[in-house]
Amino acid sequence: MTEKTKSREAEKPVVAYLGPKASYTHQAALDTFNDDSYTLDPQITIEDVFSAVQTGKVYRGVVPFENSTNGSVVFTLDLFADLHNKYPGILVCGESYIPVQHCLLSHYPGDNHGSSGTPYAASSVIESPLSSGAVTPTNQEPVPQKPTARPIGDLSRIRKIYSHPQAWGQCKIFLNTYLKGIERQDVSSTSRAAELVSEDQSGTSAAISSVIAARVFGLRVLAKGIEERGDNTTRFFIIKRMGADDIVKEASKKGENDKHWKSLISFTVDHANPGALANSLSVFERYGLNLTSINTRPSGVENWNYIFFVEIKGRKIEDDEEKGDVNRALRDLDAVCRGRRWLGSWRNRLLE
Ligand SMILES: O=C(O)C(=O)C[C@]1(C(=O)O)C=C[C@@H](O)C=C1
Repeated sequence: MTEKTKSREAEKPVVAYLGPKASYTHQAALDTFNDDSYTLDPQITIEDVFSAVQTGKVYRGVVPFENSTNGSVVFTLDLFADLHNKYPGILVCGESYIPVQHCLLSHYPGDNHGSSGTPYAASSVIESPLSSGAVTPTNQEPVPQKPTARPIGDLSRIRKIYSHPQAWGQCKIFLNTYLKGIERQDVSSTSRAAELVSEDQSGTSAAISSVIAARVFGLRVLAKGIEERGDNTTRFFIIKRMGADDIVKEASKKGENDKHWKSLISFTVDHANPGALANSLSVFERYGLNLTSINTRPSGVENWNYIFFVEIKGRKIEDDEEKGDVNRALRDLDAVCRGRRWLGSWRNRLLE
């Protein structure tokens, strides 16, 4: 690398994401930040991404937020809940939707250097009692669902599967059909699962991860498309630290109105007051703000008390509480809830 290239590299804004490389979060980071103009910096956990953004070490962060099949990513919600006030300046400033097609990856015994992600040919399927695709009806499930994918490699030697907890729920039918009873190990991301499995040449461990991770970590693809829904998609948030370049000051694009934006708000209520939650939600209706999602997490204060997260269509425009519907709703919310936080406004990518 020449001195000039080195200094150009050093000047690039840094974007932290849940790594290692080849995670779905990496794909989401590349969807928004091309690596010619930004340096993408893998982190071990979602909390590491929050922390790098909060301390100003990086320009932006990318974290998973929810999956269309398996729901919210609770690790991320808990960081937004921020019960210990460690991340007071974090705001969402963008989103990215990535189609998620999971694969089962492993080494084949005798592989010394992997297979560059090449799947087995369908003709070489080795049937085993666990890979027949037959599903036994039970009282609880008289008509069991069939998996959409079949293994294209022998699964009989697999003793342990690694993945991110979100992935188990997206691949339930495949796992229950072909790998029932096999030990599962949670790890920090799907690509970390592939990285770990790549270190085991015995072929007894497998990872649920992407086909890109198979290539990067030199693993075989034993099954492809093992998620139960063909439209399986994960939504990622781009996060930033509250500061001078707040999007609240960003001008609208031509033909755009506040409904092209979304905002995330968290709040707590007095659980002893029967109308508290209803009163809090009614402020959004008052200003015609469509609620697109509601989530809860434990409040950390008392058992069975919650912090609520609502996502609405609309944007906070500036720090004048009389201006704009979101600002007015936040002002009214202050009067009926215990505490609340605006967690950012960003353009709705589903409308682009
Ligand atoms: O980015 C990754 O690879 C992750 O492991 C995270 C994550 C998630 O938390 O939702 C991302 C996409 C998939 O839904 C499964 C796991």
